[in-house]
Amino acid sequence: MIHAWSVEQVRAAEAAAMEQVGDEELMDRASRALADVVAARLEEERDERSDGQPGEASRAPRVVALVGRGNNGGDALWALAHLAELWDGDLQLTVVQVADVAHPAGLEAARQAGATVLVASSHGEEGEESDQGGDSAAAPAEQALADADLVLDGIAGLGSRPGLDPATVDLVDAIGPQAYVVAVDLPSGADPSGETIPDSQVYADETVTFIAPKPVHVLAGAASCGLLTVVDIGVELDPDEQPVAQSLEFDDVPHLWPMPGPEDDKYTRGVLGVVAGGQTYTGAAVLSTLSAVESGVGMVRYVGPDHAADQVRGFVPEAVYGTGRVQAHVVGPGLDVDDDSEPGRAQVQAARDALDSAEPCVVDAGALSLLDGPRSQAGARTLLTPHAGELATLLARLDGEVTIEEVKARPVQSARRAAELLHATVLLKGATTYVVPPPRSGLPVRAQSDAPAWLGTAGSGDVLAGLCGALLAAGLDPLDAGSLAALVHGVAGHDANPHGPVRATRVAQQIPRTVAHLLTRRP
Ligand SMILES: NC(=O)C1=CN([C@@H]2O[C@H](COP(=O)(O)OP(=O)(O)OC[C@H]3O[C@@H](n4cnc5c(N)ncnc54)[C@H](OP(=O)(O)O)[C@@H]3O)[C@@H](O)[C@H]2O)[C@@H](O)CC1
Ligand SMILES: Nc1ncnc2c1ncn2[C@@H]1O[C@H](COP(=O)(O)OP(=O)(O)O)[C@@H](O)[C@H]1O
Ligand SMILES: [K+]
Repeated sequence: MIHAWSVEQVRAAEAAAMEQVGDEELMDRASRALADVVAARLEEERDERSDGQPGEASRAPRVVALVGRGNNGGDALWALAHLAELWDGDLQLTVVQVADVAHPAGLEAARQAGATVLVASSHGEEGEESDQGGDSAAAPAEQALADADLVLDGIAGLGSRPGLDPATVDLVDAIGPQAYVVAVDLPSGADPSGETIPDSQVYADETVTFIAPKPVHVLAGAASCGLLTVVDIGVELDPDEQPVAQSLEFDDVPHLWPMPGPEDDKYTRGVLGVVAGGQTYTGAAVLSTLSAVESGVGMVRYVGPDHAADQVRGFVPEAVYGTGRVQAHVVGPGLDVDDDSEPGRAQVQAARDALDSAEPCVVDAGALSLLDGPRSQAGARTLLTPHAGELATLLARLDGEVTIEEVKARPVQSARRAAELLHATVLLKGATTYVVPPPRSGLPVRAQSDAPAWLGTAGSGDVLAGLCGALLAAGLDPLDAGSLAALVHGVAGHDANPHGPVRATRVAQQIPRTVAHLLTRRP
């Protein structure tokens, strides 16, 4: 499990360490660790080039550091100086200063190491020399970025405001497609708290962070970090503090996935009620039921009108038909709450009955509109599974005007607000899927970014709902069930057809093999 600590927790740990060893020592450790990573990546790149084109390997690698005014820029500057010591050959080093000033000692060290310093600050007039003696030139800076083999992003770190100014966006856009972008601590312009998604920011191939992951690395921002490398700089976090965000890793699956034992039978393993589909949407009924069965639930009791039940019978013969004793429900995939026909009204009533029960519920799609407040049985475990549009509609109804754009820009806050209003865990679907428990639980937010974009296909959410339901029926709490389901769903989406399109049915059918692989793989 990746545990992420808040900016405040990390700053407090840093402050305590600084009192003991001083800030220069901490920056020295951070920048040396960063230089080690950069050297390793350049070496890998050199080996690849020498395989491809003879003679190319000897060309001096071009490394450009984008440097802001704070300590993040200081790390990048010192890393260039250390890199020059480490590297056994020629290097072409360039500093592109995006602010009018940069960490003075770091700038001097980079210069001593042979770096060319270009000032592309919007504060200075073009053609002017900076106070610190660099050449002011946007065009040479953009050229250096276009030609770079590796770019170090040291514009801003923990002190980053979400978003980049237009002049900085132009520089970031100038980075050539061949460049390997290493973000120092976090991609600049990302929100360190992981709460919001800004209009503009750096997208990195790798992020080298210090001490511990921060929320940006697992929440809104995870998709911009690339490979996450955490380096130890000898700063300890307060052992009494708890992480504020988490992300499951493959190694967590064997600890969380419900394993049947010799004493188990279909009832003890968990029976899931599925209230899904109607006259209009029968596919959602089939997919959510299929997915629950493929996920290894003890049994599924499907509830729906005859037409949908016939489809379920045809495609998923393992399911039984009608209400009965269950350990959890999936309510809502393909549910049409406006269907005024007799079977339609009966289906909505079945959904309301499940929501009024004390059993854990996955509340998906159509059933989200049946919730006006917390479920009537206090404490009943509830996992809502909206996508951004559904969450916007839900919040607009319960809490005043909210748009889908606002939900997409502030995913964690939006999910947290719904979790608070409905006393439920909210799983917000997307490229990063957030699982946000009710604030009063004190539990951390989880987020999973395991899914390929190919998974954004009709019916994929119905498969996720069935998977969540199977895990709730087996006794997992909504936070574990939602995050584990999101991980397995994403990996199954990849495994079903690596690097290519997938249909939802194949994702569901892939679940057993993906789970077996995750349960037996060596770390
Ligand atoms: N403390 C320690 O012991 C250690 C700290 N370490 C390192 O220090 C980093 C934190 O450094 P920090 O506190 O100086 O803040 P930092 O992130 O450099 O930004 C500050 C300035 O940037 C600017 N700025 C902000 N947002 C911006 C944006 N979107 N786009 C452009 N500019 C933006 C803003 O200036 P403004 O524009 O507001 O004048 C602000 O003043 C941390 O991430 C780690 O790398 C390591 O060495 C380990 C030891
Ligand atoms: N760009 C993306 N990258 C990865 N996963 C995605 C992306 N877009 C959507 N998904 C996933 O696909 C599923 C879509 O669910 P949903 O929108 O409810 O579809 P449907 O209602 O058709 O079943 C969710 O699990 C979501 O996380
Ligand atoms: K950065």
